[in-house]
Amino acid sequence: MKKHFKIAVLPGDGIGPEIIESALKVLDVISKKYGITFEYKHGLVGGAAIDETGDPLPPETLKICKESDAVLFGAVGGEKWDNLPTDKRPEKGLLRIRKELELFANIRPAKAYAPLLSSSPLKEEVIKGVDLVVLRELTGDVYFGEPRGREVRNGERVGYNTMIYYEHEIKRIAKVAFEMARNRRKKVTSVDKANVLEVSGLWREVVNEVHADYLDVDLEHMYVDNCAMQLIRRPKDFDVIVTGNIFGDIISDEAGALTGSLGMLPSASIGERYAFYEPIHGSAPDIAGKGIANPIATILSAAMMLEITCKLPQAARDIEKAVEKVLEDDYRTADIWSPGTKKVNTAEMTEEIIKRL
Ligand SMILES: NC(=O)C1=CN([C@@H]2O[C@H](COP(=O)(O)OP(=O)(O)OC[C@H]3O[C@@H](n4cnc5c(N)ncnc54)[C@H](O)[C@@H]3O)[C@@H](O)[C@H]2O)C=CC1
Ligand SMILES: CC(C)CC(=O)C(=O)O
Ligand SMILES: [Mg+2]
Repeated sequence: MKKHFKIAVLPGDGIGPEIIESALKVLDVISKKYGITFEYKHGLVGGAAIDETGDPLPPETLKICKESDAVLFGAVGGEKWDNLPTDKRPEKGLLRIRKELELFANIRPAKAYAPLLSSSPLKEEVIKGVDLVVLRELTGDVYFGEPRGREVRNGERVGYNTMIYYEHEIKRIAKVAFEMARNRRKKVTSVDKANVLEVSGLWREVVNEVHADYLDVDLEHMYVDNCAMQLIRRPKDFDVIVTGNIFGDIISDEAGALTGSLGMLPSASIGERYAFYEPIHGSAPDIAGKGIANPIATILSAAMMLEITCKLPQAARDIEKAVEKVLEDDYRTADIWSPGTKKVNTAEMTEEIIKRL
């Protein structure tokens, strides 16, 4: 069994470096406990890379990623770079990595943690037991479609993007969804906007065709606007939600509300050759530099890395259990704090998790 792993570490901007530091501390403990070693190579990405090199994804960073067993990523973006054209912004660095590494399947699990139920703005009976996965297609859709641009037409400014999916892109993500559902509660909800979009019409057709090989799994189709509402109304009815890049981006942030905070949601992005692990949230400029960010999403992303890349499911379970225990013991970062619980900062939360590993 492989015992040594090369990990590309890309902290990025805002809270990125703070939460990545937490994940690395947790991985240190796991490495000793399970007798495995990690060789970290740090790379510049996003705004930090723009400031240093003028490019949000310098060739050296991409090289480090391609030579690694996995990539651990923080977040990118911030006000400082907000006025740059979209093609030169920090976020473009992330989109380019996803495309370059062909990370087409973005797995975003959302779970309601029992100790956070009573402080949720959502009703306890609605969210208790929520356990779903948003499976977001990550390398197609309107984020990448051509043509795209800004120009002047008939004397006024226009901006446009192209929402496009190829059949093979829909097929491969649909297969992942059905395979995943087979190991869960055997239900797939495919989310689209087939009542108005051509691209969604094709999406629905292809998902139905792939389903023919997975008739043991229930398939339902849902329009994205309805899904946004049902996700809050009856989230327990969802198991695997498969959808395109932009709908998945939005729906998965909404799923964050079910878990208590965006700071609780991890993700893994998988392709044929590479694997990439990142929290679903962004660089949180409003709290960056204060040391108060919730590190749990990134620590749980590292747990996904241990399970998927390092084939150490037990180590992943250890981390998940430590997180649950910390919450049971009432430790909370500011985003999930409620009266009567103990408010801790990023470093303290990390230490409390480590104590329980
Ligand atoms: N994967 C990435 O690198 C992503 C980058 N972005 C970028 O991040 C920047 C900020 O975007 P926003 O729309 O504000 O989204 P965001 O996800 O950074 O923040 C939204 C809200 O959630 C809070 N939050 C997020 N993560 C948290 C954590 N770990 N602990 C506690 N609170 C947390 C923030 O403080 C903020 O109030 C933008 O430049 C955006 O483009 C946004 C989403 C994903
Ligand atoms: C750069 C954005 C597409 C990042 C984002 O919002 C996400 O991946 O969830
Ligand atoms: Mg997003």
